[in-house]
Amino acid sequence: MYLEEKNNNTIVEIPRTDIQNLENNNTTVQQHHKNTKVLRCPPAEIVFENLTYKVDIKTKTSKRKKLLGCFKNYENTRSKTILDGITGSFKPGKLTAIIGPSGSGKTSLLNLLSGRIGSGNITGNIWLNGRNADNGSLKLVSRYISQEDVMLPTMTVKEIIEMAIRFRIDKITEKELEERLNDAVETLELQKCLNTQIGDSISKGISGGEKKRTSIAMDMATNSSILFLDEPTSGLDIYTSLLVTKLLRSISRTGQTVVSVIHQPSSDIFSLFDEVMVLSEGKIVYFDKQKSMVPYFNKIGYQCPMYTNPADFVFTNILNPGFSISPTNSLKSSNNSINDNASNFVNIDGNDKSSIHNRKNIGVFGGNRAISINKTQTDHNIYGGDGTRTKMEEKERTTEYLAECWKNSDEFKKEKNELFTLDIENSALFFSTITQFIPVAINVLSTFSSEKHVFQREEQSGYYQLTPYFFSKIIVELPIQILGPLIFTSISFELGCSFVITSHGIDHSNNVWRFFGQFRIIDGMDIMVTMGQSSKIWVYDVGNQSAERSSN
Ligand SMILES: Nc1ncnc2c1ncn2[C@@H]1O[C@H](COP(=O)(O)OP(=O)(O)OP(=O)(O)O)[C@@H](O)[C@H]1O
Repeated sequence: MYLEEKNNNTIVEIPRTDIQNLENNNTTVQQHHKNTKVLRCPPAEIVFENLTYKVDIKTKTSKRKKLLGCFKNYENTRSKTILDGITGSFKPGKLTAIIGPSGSGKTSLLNLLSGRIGSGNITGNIWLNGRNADNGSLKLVSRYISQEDVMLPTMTVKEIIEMAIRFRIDKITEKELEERLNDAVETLELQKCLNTQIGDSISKGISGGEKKRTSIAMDMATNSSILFLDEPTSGLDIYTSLLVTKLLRSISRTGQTVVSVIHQPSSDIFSLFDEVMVLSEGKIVYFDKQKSMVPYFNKIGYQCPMYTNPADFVFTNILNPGFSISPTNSLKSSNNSINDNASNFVNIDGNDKSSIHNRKNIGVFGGNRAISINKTQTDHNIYGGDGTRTKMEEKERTTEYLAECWKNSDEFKKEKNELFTLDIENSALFFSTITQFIPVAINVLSTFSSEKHVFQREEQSGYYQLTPYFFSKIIVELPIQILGPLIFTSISFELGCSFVITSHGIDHSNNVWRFFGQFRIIDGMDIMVTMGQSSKIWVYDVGNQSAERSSN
């Protein structure tokens, strides 16, 4: 039997067979990596020196001044230091943990090192294998797995991994695609759920652990030199957390640099890390081998009791609210000094020193790719992919249109004696325009906002850029937004007219065509206005963030 500590400090037993399985899995993973035909990325060491990150924060003062009868609050701007002159390096083949209290700057450090921060005041140096790195090159060599698993819920595990490969690797052959897919799926043990949908809160799909592993597989399948993960075990049970960490360890053994922010690791999980960085208030408290952490803290006066989880000890006994970084307890990072590592730098691409900037330009991941993602999403959301996935949404849309058709034709019937007099025609137009405008507007607006997070993740991962995504989105959405109202107006008008013609024998053909033409023009304008408005909101919101990031 094996004793394991849970987050709530109760001790639970994990059967020995499970641990054995994990250990066997780990061996299989490493063996699998040795046998794999998929090309691995060259190793990359990332070094940062005196890295400081500050942001301006607006604060409202309590002072209020009466201006023209109204009180006005004054805003002050103050600078907040998030990372305070930190120095260190992450090495290939090593699994490093970043731990620290909430707000200590862990996520900000990962964001900076993966090229995702373009705003704020950043000073210091970042090197990749000895060469100065900008945001573009950092994005190019690294993958970032965020805390939230943001994926399209209607896609299956297989589809989403395939999509990640196609988006990130140019001109990939079907054979290589299959090899990469199989490699990632076998390594992360996703065979059982390969054809299961990701799912969301409404339609249940794969489990939380499988979601996390799929997220890792998406990035693993495309190979990177550096893998950053933000709390990959949060929300997972102890068994799956251990499995995920073991997988990360074995990925690092293939030569990748793996850095993970980790929250309340159990002692077993903690022992899997090679190195540990302890952050507090944006400063490094400790950065060295995991095994040397307890002896180091013992030496400076913090005795870790036997049988206590070292990570818990650091949190509860050292990084408590009374802790402040003084010269005696600050920074243990001897093995990470820049000079020690300078001689070990390897060029990331083997020989071509400029290639880090000349390799595939993330900025020109083209429109076709963006179209294909929208097409995939549209296929799944509108047509239901295999015809069964989004039944609820399809039913809801169809019912909505049919109900409106019935409502409209009913209005015509009520006014049958005066139909096509100017007033009735205008009110029918007004009524139909409103009933059309609202569903189209809600539909378009909700499509953009629901996809925002998926877009942000994929754009940041370098799948594509805002402009091609946006235009392809419009191209894909437009026919659907036109087709629905077209069917609606045709049915409702036909029902209303044929009723009047058959009951009164009046030929209104001229009016019918005029009315129909006006109807279509107004519908078209509705769609354009709605698309225009929603795109303005979307581009303003998302575009600003992405422009900020890329401006650096
Ligand atoms: N752009 C920003 N503007 C203002 N404050 C920011 C910004 N980015 C980060 N911060 C602040 O900097 C601090 C560090 O944030 P960060 O997300 O890096 O912490 P963390 O250690 O990852 O925390 P947690 O463990 O809770 O995720 C926090 O106090 C946060 O509010």
